[in-house]
Amino acid sequence: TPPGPPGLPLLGNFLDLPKKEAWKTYIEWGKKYNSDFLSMKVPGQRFFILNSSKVCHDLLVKKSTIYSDRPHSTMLYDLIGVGWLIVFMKANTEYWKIHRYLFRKEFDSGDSTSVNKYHALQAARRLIHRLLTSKDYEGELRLAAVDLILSITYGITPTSFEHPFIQVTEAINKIFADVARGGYLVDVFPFLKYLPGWIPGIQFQGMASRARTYAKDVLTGPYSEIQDQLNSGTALSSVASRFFSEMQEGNNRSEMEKEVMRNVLANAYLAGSDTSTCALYNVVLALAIHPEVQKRAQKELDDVLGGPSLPDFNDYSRLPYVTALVNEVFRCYPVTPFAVYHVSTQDDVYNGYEIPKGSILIPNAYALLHDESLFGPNTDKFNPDRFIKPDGTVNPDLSNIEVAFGFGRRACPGRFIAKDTIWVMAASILTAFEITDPLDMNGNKLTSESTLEFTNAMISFPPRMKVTFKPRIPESIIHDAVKHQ
Ligand code: HEM
Repeated sequence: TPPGPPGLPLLGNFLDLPKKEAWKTYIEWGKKYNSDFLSMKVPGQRFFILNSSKVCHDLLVKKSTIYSDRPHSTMLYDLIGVGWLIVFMKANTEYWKIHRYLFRKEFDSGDSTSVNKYHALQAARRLIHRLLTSKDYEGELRLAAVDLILSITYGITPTSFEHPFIQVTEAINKIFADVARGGYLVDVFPFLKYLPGWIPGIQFQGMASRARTYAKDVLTGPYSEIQDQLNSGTALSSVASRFFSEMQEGNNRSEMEKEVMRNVLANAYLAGSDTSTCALYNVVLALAIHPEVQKRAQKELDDVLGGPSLPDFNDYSRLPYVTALVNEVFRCYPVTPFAVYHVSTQDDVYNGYEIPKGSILIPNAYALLHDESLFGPNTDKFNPDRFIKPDGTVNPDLSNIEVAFGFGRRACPGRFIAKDTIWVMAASILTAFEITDPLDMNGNKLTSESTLEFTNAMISFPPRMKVTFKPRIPESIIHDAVKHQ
């Protein structure tokens, strides 16, 4: 086996599992054991840590036929019954492939790309409009992420979290988070089931049955709303409305296609809302603690827009610094520092080391995104210039940034939507506001030198903070932009 911390006879490395920003500890282990490929063991399960671009590429990309599965969760599959969650589907099955295929086809090809961009732009404008008066910028960013996904998928543009579809999806999201914190660990570490005091089964059963009801509502709820809208001619163009109107025009779809479509729509919310929210928090954090970066992006926007107006996708190619800034947010503060764990489906040998079938592979995306051989010096510093070539354009050679969205066959199918959305939201916020006076929750000033601790979770959130959004263009421009929607 490859090197790694020695661990204890019975518990293995269970006590070595880092409690804070685990990706940083794994980088330290890599240095200590002088290897980019490490192993850990807890009873019943072997883990491999992949600390470099080479080892991630060799296994997750080149050998993706055998390294694309997920940890099987009895909790999620058998008790909650959410076999329709793409992110946890068994790899290489027809069912998984057809979901990914339909996702790409409906969300990310032909007309859908321009419709998605239209919705992203409108959601960005609704966001800056709310930020003019709101006291809760975090709530507004979260609503913007949800607004974006619901408008793209169903043409629903919620004005608050009270929308019934949001309520039920947030409820299910919370249960998934609880499962991830507690119950899900039981699946990953089966021996925990035998430790006394572990999550009481009764509580879990109740949670599972609630989750099953919510899951059904999430899948079927918006359907009737869309049908009504189509019948009354009020439906906005969306993935769902296009699918249904084609059916109404006589383009029959099989029951299977309908089921997959329903699943894909619900998956977009569940996979896209927390991730996009987190990325938006990171944008605001980066701008707040790097005022010089903020000023430079604003100057670029002011020069390109040539007067008080709002940016849109037509300005994209003339705003390389804004693009570099968004790339740098994805690099410096990765939303998913470990992507999502992959699992192997066959015994394999790598560099002489045996990797048994069923091993969990932890791709340390954070380590790759902070690797100086890939991104230049001082990767712990936030510096959009690393993405800018001497001629001022965006450097396409730093394509490793894609690992912020995962690896191989499992790579995030929503990444194009995510990148467009975060870009247009960042550009809109920068144009409309100066973000100032960042304070931590104890009221201490935050600067680029402050130590920031991100949450130790699959989706790693930045520390909470307070900031001020000061309008920098006439408010009437923002009012007009949403009035004409
Ligand atoms: C900042 C935003 C986002 C980030 C950082 C992100 C990141 C990721 C990562 C790391 C994975 C796992 C890749 C792997 O296993 O190697 C993933 C999977 C997935 N993402 Fe995203 N994502 C984002 C936004 C979205 C959005 C907006 C959608 C939908 C519209 C989406 C849909 C999905 C789905 C369905 C999967 C499961 C794919 C599979 O397991 O086959 N994501 N994402």
